[in-house]
Amino acid sequence: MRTNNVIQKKLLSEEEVSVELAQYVIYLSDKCIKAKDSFTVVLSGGTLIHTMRKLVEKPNADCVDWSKWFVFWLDERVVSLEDPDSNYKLAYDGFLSKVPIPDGNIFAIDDELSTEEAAEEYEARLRVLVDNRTIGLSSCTGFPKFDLVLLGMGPDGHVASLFPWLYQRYEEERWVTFVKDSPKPPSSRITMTFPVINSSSECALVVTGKQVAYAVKVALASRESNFIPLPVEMVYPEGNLTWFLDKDALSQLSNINDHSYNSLFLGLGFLVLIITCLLYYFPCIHIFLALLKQQ
Ligand SMILES: O=C1O[C@H](COP(=O)(O)O)[C@@H](O)[C@H](O)[C@H]1O
Repeated sequence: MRTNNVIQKKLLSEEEVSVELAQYVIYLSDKCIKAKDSFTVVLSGGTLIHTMRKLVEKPNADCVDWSKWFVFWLDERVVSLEDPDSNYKLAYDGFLSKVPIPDGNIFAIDDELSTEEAAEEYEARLRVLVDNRTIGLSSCTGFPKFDLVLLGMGPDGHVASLFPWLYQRYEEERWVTFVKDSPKPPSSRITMTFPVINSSSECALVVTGKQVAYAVKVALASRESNFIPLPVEMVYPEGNLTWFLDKDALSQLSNINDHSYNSLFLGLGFLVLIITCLLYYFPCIHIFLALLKQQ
C-alpha cells in the first residue's frame, strides 16, 4: 500500500516535530519487534539527528528495545569516522552514544577504503545481511526492504547524497553507489539508491527550517506534475511515506496559489497593452481618415 501522509492538524514548531518523530519511531520499533523480533533503521545525516533528540530522552528512551535495533546509513561522507563531517560521528554523538544498541548492530562504512571501494563494500555487507535475513527483501523489487528509512532534505531538494544535477539519482541496479563531485561538501560520498529507498516499508521525510521552505513548496505543491522532479519527489516507497514538517519548512506553502496572482498580473498587463494600442492608434486612424477626406 502506498500512502503519502501529510497530516498536519496545526503548524508545528521544530520542538513539536521532534516529539512527533519520537512517537512515530517508538510505534514502528514496537510494531516491528513484536512482528519479527528486529527493527532495521536507516539514518541520514544533517538536521535529522538533532530532530531525533526526543527519542533518546526519558521516558521515551525506556520505551524502546534497543537490543533489537540494526542501524545503517542512507548516505555517508567518505571521511574518517572521527571527522566532524562524518554522518556516523554526527549520529554517534547525538543519538547512538545515548542508547544501548549493540555495537555489532551498527553498520558504519569502512573509512579506510576509497570512495568506489567503500560503496562496493557497503553493498556487499548489505547483501550478506539480506542473505542471512537480518534485512528483509522486497518481493516486488528484489531490493533490500528496511523497516524504516529516515530522510532529511537539503534546500536544493536533495535526499541522501542524491542531488538534482547528478546522474546517481537515476541508478536502477546498484544498492549503493558513490558520488565524487557532490555540490555540497565534502565531495566524496556513498549513498543508497532510490530503488532501495523506495523498497522500504516506511519512509519518513524529516524537514525543518526556513532554508528548505521553497523545496517543500515545490515538492508538495507540484507532486507528480514536475517534468524534471526534484530528488525528494522521487521518494515513493512501497509502504508509507510520512512527512515531518515544522512551520518554517511550510512557510512558503501559503503561496501555493501564486498562479492566481500570476493570472491577475497577466490580465492587467493585457489590459494595459490594449489601452496603449488604442491610445496610440486612434489618433493615427483619425489623421489617416482626415487625409483621405481631403483627397
Ligand atoms: O549532505 C547531506 O544532506 C542531507 C540534508 O541535510 P540537512 O542538514 O539539510 O538536513 C542529509 O539528509 C544527508 O544525509 C547528508 O549527507
